[in-house]
Amino acid sequence: MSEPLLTVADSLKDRARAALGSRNLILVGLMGAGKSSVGRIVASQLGIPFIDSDHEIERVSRMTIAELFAAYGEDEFRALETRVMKRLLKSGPRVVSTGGGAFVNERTRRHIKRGGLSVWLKADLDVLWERVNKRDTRPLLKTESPKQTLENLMNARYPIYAQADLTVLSRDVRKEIMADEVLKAVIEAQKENTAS
Ligand SMILES: Nc1ncnc2c1ncn2[C@@H]1O[C@H](COP(=O)(O)OP(=O)(O)OP(=O)(O)O)[C@@H](O)[C@H]1O
Ligand SMILES: O=C(O)C1=C[C@@H](O)[C@@H](O)[C@H](O)C1
Ligand SMILES: [Mg+2]
Repeated sequence: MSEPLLTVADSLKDRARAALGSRNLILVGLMGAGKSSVGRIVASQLGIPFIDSDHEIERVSRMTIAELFAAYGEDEFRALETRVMKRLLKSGPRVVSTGGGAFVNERTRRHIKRGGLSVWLKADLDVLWERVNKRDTRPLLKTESPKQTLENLMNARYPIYAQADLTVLSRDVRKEIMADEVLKAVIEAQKENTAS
């Protein structure tokens, strides 16, 4: 009997899973880039656990991110984020979607760099703004001019996100397509690694 044919989608998942090995896949980028929603799909495609660091912080603190910022301020939030990320990245493979500021914090970035393969979901201002202006749950955007604040964050943070191992452009296409692009980037990175 002949072997069943692998579909293109199966081979993409399988090749990305093999390329990742026991490393974690960590999604970084600005608010609205799609880290949480795309990360969840990527994890399900790879058949490995998915964890969102913002959700994990809310779970352990039993507070929302907005409540944490209001009660303790951003510095305490960052300290908690560093501890949570360190713990989440201790073993793998997992897909870990980070909060928008995680990779910007030097200590957290060090844990991410040690903990696996980082992917920057890079989006332009209009794409991000369209997505984030629908909800007012993000404390850093509670300003007089949230779109300008978002642009300032882009200018400050993009050079830092650029230190991620891989970059995938986050566009207005279906989340499943974005997830496939992340899988392809993981495969490409492995090819380049073995070629060099
Ligand atoms: N490719 C996409 N196409 C359309 N909508 C998207 C896409 N990716 C994400 N979204 C939507 O944009 C919003 C923000 O996405 P998501 O929460 O995944 O971003 P995030 O990077 O995790 O942001 P944060 O840093 O605030 O957690 C959500 O409503 C999500 O459904
Ligand atoms: O960009 C940021 O600094 C943040 C993004 C969110 O995911 C949350 O982690 C929090 O609102 C801070
Ligand atoms: Mg998120």
